[in-house]
Amino acid sequence: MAAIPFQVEKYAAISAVVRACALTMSVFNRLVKSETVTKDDKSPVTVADYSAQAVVNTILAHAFPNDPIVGEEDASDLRKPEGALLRERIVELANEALTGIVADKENVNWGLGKARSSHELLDAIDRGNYAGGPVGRMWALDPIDGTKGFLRGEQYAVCLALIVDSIVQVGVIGCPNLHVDVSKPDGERGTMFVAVRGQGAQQLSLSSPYGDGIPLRISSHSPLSSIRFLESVEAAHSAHGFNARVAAVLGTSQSPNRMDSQAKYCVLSRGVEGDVYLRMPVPGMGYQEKIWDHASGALLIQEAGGIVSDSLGRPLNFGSGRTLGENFGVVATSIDIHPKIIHAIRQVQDEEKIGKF
Ligand SMILES: Nc1ncnc2c1ncn2[C@@H]1O[C@H](COP(=O)(O)O)[C@@H](O)[C@H]1OP(=O)(O)O
Ligand SMILES: [Mg+2]
Ligand SMILES: [Mg+2]
Ligand SMILES: [Mg+2]
Repeated sequence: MAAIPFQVEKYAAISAVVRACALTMSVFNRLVKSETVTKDDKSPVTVADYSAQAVVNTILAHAFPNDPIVGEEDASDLRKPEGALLRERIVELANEALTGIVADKENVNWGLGKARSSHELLDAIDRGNYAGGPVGRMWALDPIDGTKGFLRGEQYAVCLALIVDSIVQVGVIGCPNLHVDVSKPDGERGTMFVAVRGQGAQQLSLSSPYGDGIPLRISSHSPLSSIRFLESVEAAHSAHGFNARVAAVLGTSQSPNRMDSQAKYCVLSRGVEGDVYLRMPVPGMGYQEKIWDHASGALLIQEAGGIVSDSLGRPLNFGSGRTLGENFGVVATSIDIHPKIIHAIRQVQDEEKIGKF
């Protein structure tokens, strides 16, 4: 019998994401102020981001020693003398996650069960330094996507994707604070989203992350007057005003559903909590989107029957380095709504040019 493509990669990614999610949840309840620092770009990073990256990269290095990793964090601040306290805490947390008992898929060995030295774990974090590029295999990792949401106790996600020759082949997203049942927003939390190119997309729970799961299908048709936008909570991350103008052009009366992180792609893929994820650059910020913020989510949407492009309708290029430097904005939605969104974006841009806003 022919092997199922990317099955080992899928199980390794699930195992890594489940452990990283458990780690972040346990840190949240115990996090103290000194365990959060501000990076040069003014964004926060916590002991949970660093230790989750150490755990995922340790598992990937064992399972696929030749695969490079594009990960968000790096250990340079932790190697400085003033990083000693943070470093000790990260080593402790990462080892708890690597040696703790979590149900894995049978008959696999991800090199778990033994504690690593501080040196090994900092090196594991720095395995994420790969520059990316168009050719070959690489993993893209965001150990905590939506760190601000994590700190607020709201949505965040652990996101891992395998990219081969610029194409995302496997995408796994764990959302510890996302409700499992769309009809019960206050019910059980802890969801897992898994997509493999050509094999569909499923939702599972963090407590039972293997098996068939629930097949995901993006909402296929909503009248334009009732479509609901998904957008960032943080106004500095995506242009809320622009989205509102696109919504006005389309004539929708729904208020946007705001949440942090790639949880937006996840809820979009379940087809009920939103119809379009629109992320336009905030003018003047000069920010370039990172591949680890979109790789898993983009595959999830495609495998759930939707489409992901930039605001000009071009495919996202995951092979141009650590950023989506060739793209402008992100639009994820169903195939039937997509052209209408791209058209409305152009209309708002044209109106901006002639000074209507
Ligand atoms: N100025 C910025 N513009 C757009 N995205 C940003 C900016 N600064 C950080 N991000 C990243 O945007 C993503 C969050 O988007 P959202 O607000 O939609 O949840 C995160 O990956 C966040 O990084 P991080 O992974 O550190 O949280
Ligand atoms: Mg960050
Ligand atoms: Mg992050
Ligand atoms: Mg992120």
